[in-house]
Amino acid sequence: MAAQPTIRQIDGAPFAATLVAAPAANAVAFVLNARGVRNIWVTDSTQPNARQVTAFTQDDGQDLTSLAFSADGRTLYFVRGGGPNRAGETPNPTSDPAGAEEAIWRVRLDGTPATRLMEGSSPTPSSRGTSVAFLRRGAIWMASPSSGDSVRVSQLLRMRGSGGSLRWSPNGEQLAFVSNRGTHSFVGVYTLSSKALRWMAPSTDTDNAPVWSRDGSRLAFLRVPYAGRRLGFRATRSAQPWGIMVANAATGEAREVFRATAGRGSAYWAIVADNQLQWMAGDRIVFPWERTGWVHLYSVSANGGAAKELTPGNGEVEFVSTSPDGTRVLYNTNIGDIDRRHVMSVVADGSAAPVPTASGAHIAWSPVYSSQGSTYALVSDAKQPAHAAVLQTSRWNMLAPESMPADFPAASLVTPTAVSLRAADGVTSYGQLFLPPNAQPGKKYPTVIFLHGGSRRQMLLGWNYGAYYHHAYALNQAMALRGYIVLSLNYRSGIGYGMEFREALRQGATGGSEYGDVVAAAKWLGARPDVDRTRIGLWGGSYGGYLTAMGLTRNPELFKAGVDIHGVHDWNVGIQTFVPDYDVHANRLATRTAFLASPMAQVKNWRAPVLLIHGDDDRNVRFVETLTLIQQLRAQQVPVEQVVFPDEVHGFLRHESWMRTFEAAIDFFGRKM
Ligand SMILES: CSCC[C@H](NC=O)C(=O)N[C@@H](C)C(=O)O
Repeated sequence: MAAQPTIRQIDGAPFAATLVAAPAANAVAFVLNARGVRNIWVTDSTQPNARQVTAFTQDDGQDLTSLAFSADGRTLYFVRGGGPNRAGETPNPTSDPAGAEEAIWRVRLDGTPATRLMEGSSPTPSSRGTSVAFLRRGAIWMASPSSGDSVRVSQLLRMRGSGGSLRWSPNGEQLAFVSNRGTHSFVGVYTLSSKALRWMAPSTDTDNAPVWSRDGSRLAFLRVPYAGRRLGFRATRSAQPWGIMVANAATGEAREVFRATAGRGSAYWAIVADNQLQWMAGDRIVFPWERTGWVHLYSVSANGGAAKELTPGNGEVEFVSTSPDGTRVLYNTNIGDIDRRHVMSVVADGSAAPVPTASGAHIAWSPVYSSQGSTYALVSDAKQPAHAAVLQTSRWNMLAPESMPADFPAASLVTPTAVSLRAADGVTSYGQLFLPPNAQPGKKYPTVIFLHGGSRRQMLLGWNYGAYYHHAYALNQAMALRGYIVLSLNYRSGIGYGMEFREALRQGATGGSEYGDVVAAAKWLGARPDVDRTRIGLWGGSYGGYLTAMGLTRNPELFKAGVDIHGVHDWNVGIQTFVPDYDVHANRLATRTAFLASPMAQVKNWRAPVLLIHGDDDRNVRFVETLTLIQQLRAQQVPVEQVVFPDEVHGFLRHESWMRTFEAAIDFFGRKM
């Protein structure tokens, strides 16, 4: 009998992310994270096969992000390292005594080594010439690289607020940006020659997502009406409708060319794209809108008028990019295949129906056109993790096949199937069921329910496009190969199934209604002949840790053990992490509702053994959430085990952190289930 694949083998394939196309030279770049060693790979017109262009060698937890090509496509800028936490500390999960930094690097595609340029983030190369605008602690700076390795940097302008969304005008003479003031934000335009700053029709609202017209004379941006402080982790089904403004860049005068209607879609829901708005050929603006209850793309004239729906159907549009000539939009969607993602394209004026790219049981995202019109994307399926691919004769062909480890056990992995189930309140939830290979008829299997985090996430019928859930899929595979039935539950408040599912009533801190789907899943599983209902466990991270803890406090009769990774245990603490001035006394009913929807409200019921795992530099769910829970469980003599990662953040940056987490979880379930 073949040796059972280890979790290190199953989770040992590189994870591809951050696919970007250059404005010239037919160049495309992406990041491969190979067991924590992150490097940039490139393909271009000089060498069509992908090649690694950086030479990092350690699982050091220093992420590579914000890839941006120079105008000529011959130089790539990127950020190495993460941003500061509220204490100003940058992620240093190896506890490197020398510390860590967030810095902008440069690599030329001529084979010379990558070099560190300066501290900063959001490198934004000019659309002309060699200047690079960037951010440093919220301020806007400019770098003027020389032909050598030196670079001259200077702060471009001094202004209040925190800068973001840097956008060069097509002629490279102006820089648009967003100035975030906390309760509102403005769109500004800085002219390099005159050193003049002009605000675009400033208002009390939140203006963001600026995009230049193709002739550089105007700017479009989103205007979201002020709606008071948003506490998060609750449903938002409608709002004061958002709109699209078009401003004259020279005068700053602007007018509204589109406004969402009241009700469905009046609250803005973002796509994943370099710009939320796409200024296309023919002076049309493409934008996302949830008018039908699904996130679809629409097109409107920059002069106003009726919006035209481009992507009809029951499903969401998620990743969006455009063709260099501005005539086509490239996007991915789950329309027609709700638990996967496929790449489509559509003409910006809506004069023709969307066109598919490749068919098959795959998951594709981050699609881009190269400057010469080839189509690239990141692709996975049930057995093959995220990899960069090029579209050739309607098939996705891997760009860096040599990066796959020889011991990756693709053939041994199981293929999950889609399931759905109904909660006591009638709400349908969804999931993927993993059955052990060669399951024996009549045998009852131990079972675990995986609960994703977010909660605006969706687990799919294959390796996930998010790094966190790429790892989670690996553990689900490992558990199935070890003889567990695994249900990966897409509970309400997640994405992919429409606005009302995502904005489920009484979710999170307003009632924890999504927990009803966890109970329904346990009962659905318990009714299966192949499930040992006395051996059902829970595991999940963050929001999934929250639901794991809810199960172990609310229904100790249903669940035998749990693995809770950096879970939320008191919503009032969880909210305060994101809203530092959240006042628990401001609305006592809301505070009490939030507490009653938290595991800590019924922690006295907790009996089952639990493994708690947390990094102490967690910026999303504070370490204290686990400290408080452990203190209480010890007082109740509940069997609690722990794994702590000094200086690790929320989404573990080190591969070794994931491996130690998963090895501990497999061992824990093996002993407790
Ligand atoms: C107070 S709940 C925070 C949960 C957290 N959301 C955002 O940070 C979370 O679930 N994080 C990861 C796992 C995610 O966003 O998927």
